[in-house]
Amino acid sequence: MPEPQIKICGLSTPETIDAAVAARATHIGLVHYEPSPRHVTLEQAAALRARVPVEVKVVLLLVDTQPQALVEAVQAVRPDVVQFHGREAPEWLSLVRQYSRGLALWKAIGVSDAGSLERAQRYRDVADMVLYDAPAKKLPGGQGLAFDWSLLGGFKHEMAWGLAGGLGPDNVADAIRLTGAPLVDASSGLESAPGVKDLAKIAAFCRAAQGA
Ligand SMILES: O=C(O)c1ccccc1NCC(=O)[C@H](O)[C@H](O)COP(=O)(O)O
Repeated sequence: MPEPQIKICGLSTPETIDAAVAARATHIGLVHYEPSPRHVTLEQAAALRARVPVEVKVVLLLVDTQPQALVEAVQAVRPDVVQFHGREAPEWLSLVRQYSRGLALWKAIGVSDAGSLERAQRYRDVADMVLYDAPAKKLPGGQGLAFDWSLLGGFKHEMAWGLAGGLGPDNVADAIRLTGAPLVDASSGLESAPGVKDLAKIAAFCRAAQGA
């Protein structure tokens, strides 16, 4: 199996960006969502984005953003990918797609049962990837909660997908072996306190995923 892609999400300092790049993460996530402890302003996101080498992709996380705010965010940060992490409908992504050539679009899906995976396929023609995550509770993402990975067993994916939710250095290798995930994503499992990433945990997570 090829090495999985690795997204380290919710980075907010130059040091943590550098640690993720040094550990060979393939994607870096910047959360622009005020209620999150990982929220970065557009100004901060643009400065962090400028630090990321071209071979590492920058993913900007947005939640149920209005059209004008979306345009402003994309113009300010110039991400490679926008990850929609709210209740955005396929029709909304389809509209965004028409006006955003060259920008990849991901949709996060909260998985509560097998039906969640079936419903996710509605994004097949409008998103470049779906990211399966635990269902939203207090926050839409970054909750440190895993869903039942066995739901992915034998599922016929019609589109590119990734696995998120409660992953960390100690369980990511098992998660990859059990689900065959081509991309793994972690945030709160790599923190010493909410919103404070731990450099050693970033490195350990990447090593464990690369060795799975
Ligand atoms: O990380 C956040 O605070 C966040 C807030 C609002 C929407 C999305 C958010 N994160 C999205 C991610 O892609 C996380 O990496 C993903 O939900 C997994 O988080 P975790 O379970 O903490 O590893």
